[in-house]
Order: sequence, then structure tokens, then C-alpha cells
Amino acid sequence: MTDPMMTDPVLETRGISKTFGALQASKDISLTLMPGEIHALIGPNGAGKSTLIKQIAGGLRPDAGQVFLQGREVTGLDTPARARLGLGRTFQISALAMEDTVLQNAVLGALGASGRPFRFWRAALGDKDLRARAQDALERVGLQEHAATRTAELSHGQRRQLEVAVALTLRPKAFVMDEPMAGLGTGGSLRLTGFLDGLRAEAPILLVEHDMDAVFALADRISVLVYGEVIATGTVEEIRANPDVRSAYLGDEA
Ligand SMILES: Nc1ncnc2c1ncn2[C@@H]1O[C@H](COP(=O)(O)OP(=O)(O)OP(=O)(O)O)[C@@H](O)[C@H]1O
Repeated sequence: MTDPMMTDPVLETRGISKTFGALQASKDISLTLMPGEIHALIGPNGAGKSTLIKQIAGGLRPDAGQVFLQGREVTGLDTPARARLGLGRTFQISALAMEDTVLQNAVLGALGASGRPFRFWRAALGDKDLRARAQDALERVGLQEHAATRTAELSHGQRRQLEVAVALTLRPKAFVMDEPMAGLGTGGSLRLTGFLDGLRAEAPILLVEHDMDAVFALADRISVLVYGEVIATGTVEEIRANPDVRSAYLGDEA
């Protein structure tokens, strides 16, 4: 990881707050994602992790606070506009078209990245540039041999890799990932952990994850969210040793 004192964050939230009725789901959240790092966001169910991710990605407008991507404020932009500026997102629930092939899904991602309307979808499949971009992304995640496979036939882990490939067609400056390990067995989690480890050199990753083995193996920094509030940010060692974090979340896992 690059020394955080020496560089500017790639992605930053400043004072993000959001209430749903009487519930404060985000309380004055300020986070940074530095070049080359994996910053994990952990916390109990209902702590507000997905709500924060949605505000960062553009699906939910904060009541207060700002989001910056490479120093540019994006708080007022919608999700596609943020994606075009380089915010790569993968979802808790797969957003892939299961009946389409792996390559078609990647081309669809590349089409979205190009900013062209989706009614050109069929034409996009024959577009050399989009196909090249899609094939390049598939190669980077190691799925090139499965380009013609129906997405439904991929393993769970391969689908996660395809989601990353779709995000890669955007040439992202930062990744935001919501529980990529969900539903993977031990072997799948280990493979994806190795893959994400290498991916951080491409773009830093803000990683929401419940799989603590993956978090402890990957994270340069961890922020702990409890009742909508970041109660601690630090290295794996600092977070494991933090008594507030142990009592609020980690318990025996630390
Ligand atoms: N659209 C909404 N309207 C009302 N309440 C909401 C809405 N979205 C989320 N909440 C509430 O906000 C709180 C935070 O939810 P959120 O899904 O962000 O938590 P989380 O940390 O991602 O949980 P999990 O780990 O289970 O995915 C919860 O109490 C949830 O019920």
C-alpha cells in the first residue's frame, strides 16, 4: 500500500449521513480509499454497510455529506455517471444475465462503459472495439476460455470473477464490492481472495465482507461500522486488538 500520508485518496466520503424515518443508517461517515489498498468495511447485520455503499455508488442520495472520486465531487451524479468516471461496482446479488454467454455479459458491460444506449445491444455484439475491451477484461480475470459458455453454467466463483470482468470493462479507478465471498465455499473463497489480492494493483477496493478470513487476509485497513457509525479504522492488528470492536462485533473471532 502507498503511504496514505503522501497521496490523495482515490475515493472519499466526507460526513455522509442518512436517516430512514427515526433510524439513522449512516452517521457522519468519513472514509478514504487510498491507491493500491483494500479497505474492508465490516459490521453486524443492519449496521448500514449496504446503505453506505449505495450512497457511494449513486443509488441513494445522502441527507448530508459528500462523495469524491479522484478528488472530484460526485455526490450529485447518478450511478451510470459515476461508473463512467471510473467507479466499478459489484453487487451482493448477481447482476449478470444468466442466459447470455460470458462474452455477451462482458460486452454488455463494455457497452455501458462506452455510454452508448442499450438499444444498440445487438449491434454491440459485433462491435470490434467493444468485443476487444470485453475479451481483454475476461483475460484479466482468467475467464477467456469460457467466453462462449452460458453464464448459468459457470460456478459461483467464476460468476464472481465475471462480475469483476464486467466492472473492469469500465477501466475502473476504484472498486466497491458488496460481499463478493457470499455463497462461495472455502475453496471458492480462497481462490477469490487470491484474485482480489492481485486486483488491488489495478484499482483499490472498498470491500464489504462478512467472511473474516478473507478480510483478515486481504485488508490493508478495516473500518468497523456499528449502528451507522464508524467506531474504528485501522490495520488488521489494530482492529483485532481494539476492545470496542471485540465487544461490538468480533467477539471470539478476533
Ligand atoms: N430503504 C430503506 N428504508 C428503510 N430502512 C432501510 C432502508 N434500507 C436500509 N434500511 C435499514 O437501515 C439499516 C441498515 O441497513 P443495511 O442494509 O445498510 O445494513 P447492512 O450493514 O448492509 O446489513 P447486512 O450485513 O445484513 O447486509 C437497517 O436497519 C435497515 O433495515
